[in-house]
Amino acid sequence: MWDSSIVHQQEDGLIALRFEGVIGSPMVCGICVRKAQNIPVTQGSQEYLKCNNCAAEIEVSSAQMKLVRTKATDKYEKKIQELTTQCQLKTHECHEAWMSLTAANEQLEKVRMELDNKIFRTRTLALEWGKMCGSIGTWDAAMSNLQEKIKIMQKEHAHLSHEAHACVEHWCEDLKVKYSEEQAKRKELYNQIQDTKGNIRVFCRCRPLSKEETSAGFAQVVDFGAAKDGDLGILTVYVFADALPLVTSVLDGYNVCFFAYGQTGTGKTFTMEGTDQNRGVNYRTLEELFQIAEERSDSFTYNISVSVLEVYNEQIRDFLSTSFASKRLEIKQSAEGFHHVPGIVEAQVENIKEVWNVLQIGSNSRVVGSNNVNEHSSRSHCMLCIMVKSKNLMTGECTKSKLWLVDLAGSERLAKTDAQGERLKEAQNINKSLSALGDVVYALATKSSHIPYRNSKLTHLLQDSLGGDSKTLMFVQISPSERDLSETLSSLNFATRVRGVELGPAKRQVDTSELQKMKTMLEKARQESRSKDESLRKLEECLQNLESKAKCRDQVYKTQQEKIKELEGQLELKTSMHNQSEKQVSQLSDRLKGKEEIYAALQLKVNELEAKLKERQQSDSACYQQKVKDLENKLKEKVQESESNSLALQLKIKELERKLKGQEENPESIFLQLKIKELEDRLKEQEQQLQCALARDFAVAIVTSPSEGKRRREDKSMNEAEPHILRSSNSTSRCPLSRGSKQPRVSDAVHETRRKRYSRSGETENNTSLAEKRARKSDPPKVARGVKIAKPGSIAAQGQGPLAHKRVINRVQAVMERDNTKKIWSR
Ligand SMILES: Nc1ncnc2c1ncn2[C@@H]1O[C@H](COP(=O)(O)OP(=O)(O)OP(=O)(O)O)[C@@H](O)[C@H]1O
Repeated sequence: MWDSSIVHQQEDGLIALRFEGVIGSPMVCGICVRKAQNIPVTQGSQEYLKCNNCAAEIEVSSAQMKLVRTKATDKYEKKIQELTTQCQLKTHECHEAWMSLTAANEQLEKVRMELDNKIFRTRTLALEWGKMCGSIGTWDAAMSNLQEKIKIMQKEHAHLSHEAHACVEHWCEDLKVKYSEEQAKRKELYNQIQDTKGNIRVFCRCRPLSKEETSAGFAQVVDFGAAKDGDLGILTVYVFADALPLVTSVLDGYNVCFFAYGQTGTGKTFTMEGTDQNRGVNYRTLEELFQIAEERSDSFTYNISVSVLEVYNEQIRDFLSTSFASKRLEIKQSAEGFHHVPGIVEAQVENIKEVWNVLQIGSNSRVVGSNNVNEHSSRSHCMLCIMVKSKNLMTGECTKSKLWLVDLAGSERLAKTDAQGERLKEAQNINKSLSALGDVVYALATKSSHIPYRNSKLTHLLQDSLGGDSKTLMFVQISPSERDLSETLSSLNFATRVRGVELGPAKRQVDTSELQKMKTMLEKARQESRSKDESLRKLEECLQNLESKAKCRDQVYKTQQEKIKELEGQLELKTSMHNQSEKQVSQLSDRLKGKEEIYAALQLKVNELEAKLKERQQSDSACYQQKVKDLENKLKEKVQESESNSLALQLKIKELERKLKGQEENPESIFLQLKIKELEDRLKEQEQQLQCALARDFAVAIVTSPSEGKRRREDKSMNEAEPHILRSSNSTSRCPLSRGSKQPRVSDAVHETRRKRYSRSGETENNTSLAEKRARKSDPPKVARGVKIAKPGSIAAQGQGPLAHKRVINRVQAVMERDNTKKIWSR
C-alpha cells in the first residue's frame, strides 16, 4: 500500500510515484495496485450530513458518521424494540382476546347446554306436572265420588237416625198428647154413660099434632111439662146433639147402633133421613163422621164403606146391588167373631157427598122394588151400615167397627090393622123381628147367659152392635094423638125396657187380622231393621275405610301438593336462572361482538403489516443480494491483496530475520520485537473487525430464515418509514446471529492463505519458529507500512551503518507516535 502523498493518479490515468525524503536511488522491485483500505486514521475519508434545520451539508468523518449512525441505529433499534414490544403486547392482547373469546364461546356453549338441560328438565317437570294433575284429577273425581257416596250414606244414616229418634220422640209425644185427649174423652163418655146408666139411651120424640088430627078434633095427650122432671125427655129443637159423641166412638173402634123405633107414621124416617131442609140422623152422623176423620187424618187413616140394605120378611136385600132380586144374602160370622153378609156391596166413600149419592142409589132401588113405597118402607127395616176401618199411624193399631143406622118398621099391633095374607105375613115378620129385638134387650137387661140374636135377621145383623161390646141409641117415635095412645104406651114401655138395660163397658173392636198383619209387618220390619242395621254397620265400616282411605289420599294429596310447590319453587328458580343465563348470554354476546370487532381490526392490521413486510422483504432481498455480491467481490480483492501482502511481508520477514540475527544482541532489536508484538496484536484486532464486518454482510445476505420472516416483516413494517436506518440496524444487530455460520469460513480462508504462504517459504506448521510467528503477525497494513521502511533495497534493510539504523529507529518512533495519535482520536 502506497501512501497517497507519494502515489497519485494523474489526469491521463497514469499512476505517478514520488519518493520524498529518500537519499540515493530507490529501487522499485514491484508495484501492487489495490483499493485503499477504509481506515479512518490513515485514510481520513470524509462524509456529509444534512442538517435538519438549515439543510446545510456538514462534513463529518467516517468515524463520527459511524458514531452518528450507531446512535441512530440504537435509537431506531430502541424504537423497533418498543414497536416490537407493542406489537408483542398487541399480539398478546389479541391472543388474550382470542382466548377470552374462546373462553366466552365455551362458557356460552356451556350456558346453552345448561339452558337446554334446564329447558328439557322444565319440559320434563311440565309433563310430570301434567301427569300429576291428571292423576290428581282422577283422585279428585274418585274422592268426590266417594265423598258423594259418603254424603249419601251419611244422609241415609242421619235420616234413619232422625226417623228412629222422631219415631220414638214423636210417637211418645203424640201418644202422651193423644192419650191425655183420649183419656179426657173417655172420661167424658164414661160420665155420660154413667149418667145414662148404661150404653143404651132412649130419646123420646113426640111429633106435633098433624092437621088431620087437629081437624078431626084430636087432643094432644103428651104432657111435655111432665118431661121436665126427667122421666121423659122430649127434644123439640135438636135431637142429634147428644148423639154426636157416639160418632166419635165409631171412629174410636166401637160398634154403634142408631135405630128408630115406633109406630108407623110417628116420624122414624123423618128422624133418620130427614129432609133437605132438616137433615136427619143419617146425614148428620155421617157428616160428623167424616169431619172427625178429617180432623184425625194426621194420626189415623180411615177406610169407610157404606152398605144399604133392608130386612123385609126376614130377608136381607142389598139396595146397592144391581141384582138384589135374585140374590139371597145370609149372615155369616167370621173367624174373628164379626158378623157380616158375604156378597153385600160395600161402597167406598170418602166424603159426605159420596155417602149421600150412595144413599140416593139405595133409595132409588127401594122405590124400583116396591109398588107402594110408603107402605113398603113401613113394613121393612131399612138399614144403613157404615163400616169403618181405622189405623193408628203412630201405634199401627187397627180397628174395624160398624155403625148401624136403622129405620125400623112400624110397631103397630096386628089386631088393630086386621091384616091378612101377605100383609099379615109382613106384620108377623115385623112383630117377630121387633119381638126378637125386645128379647135381646130383655136378655141384655136381665144379663141372661143367652142373647137370642139369631131369632130374627134384624137382631142377627145387629148382633155386633147390640149388646155389651157396643153402644146403642134408640129413637122411640110416638104419636101425640090419643088415637095412637096404646101404641104410644107400648113404645114407651119398650123404651123403658131398653133403657133399663145396663150394658158393661164397651169393647173396642180391634181388628185382630190387622193386628196379625201388623205383627207380621212388625216382624218383617224388625228383620228389615236388623238387615238395615247390618247394612248400616257395613256402611259405617265402609265409611270408616273410606275415611281412612280419604285420609291416606289427603296425605298423598298434601304430599303431592308439597311436591308441586317444591317443583314450582324449583321451576321459578330455574326460570330466574334461565333469565340470568339469558342475560349473561346477551352480555357475553355483546362482549363477543366487541372482541370480534377488535379481532377483525387487528386482523386487518396484521394483514396490512404482512403486506408491508412482504414488500419490504422483497426490496430488501434484492438489496442484500447486491450487497452480498459486492462483499464477495471485496473479499476476493482482500484475499488477493492479502496474498500479495503476505508475499511482500515474507520477503520483509526474511530480510528482517537476517537483520535480526545480526542484531540479536542489539537493544534496539528487543525494542523492535516488542513493537512487532504490539503490531501483531493490532493486526489481530483489525482481523477480527474485518471478520465481523464480513460475517455481518454474509448474515444480512444469507440469514433470512422462515422462522424469522414474520418478525422481520413486522420489523420491516415498523421501520418502513426509515429504510436505510433499518438496513443498517439489521446488519448490526444480526451480526452475532451470523457469526456462528459465516465467520469460520472467512477465518478459514485467511488461514488457508497463510498456510499456502508458509508452505511456499518451505516452512511447516510443526516447525514453527519465531520468524514464522513474526511473519503471521506482520499481516496488518500498518506493520507493512512500518516494514516498508525496511523493504528490500533500503539501507536499513541491508544493515548498512549506524545512520541507517538511526533512521529506522526514527521511523519506528514516528509510526508509534502516529498510532498513539490514532488511539487518542479513537477515544
Ligand atoms: N117431628 C116432626 N115434625 C113434623 N112432622 C113430622 C115429624 N115427625 C113426623 N112428621 C111427619 O109425620 C109423617 C109421618 O112421618 P114418617 O113417615 O116419618 O113416619 P114413620 O114412622 O116413618 O112411618 P112409617 O113407619 O110408615 O114409615 C110425615 O108426613 C112427617 O113429615
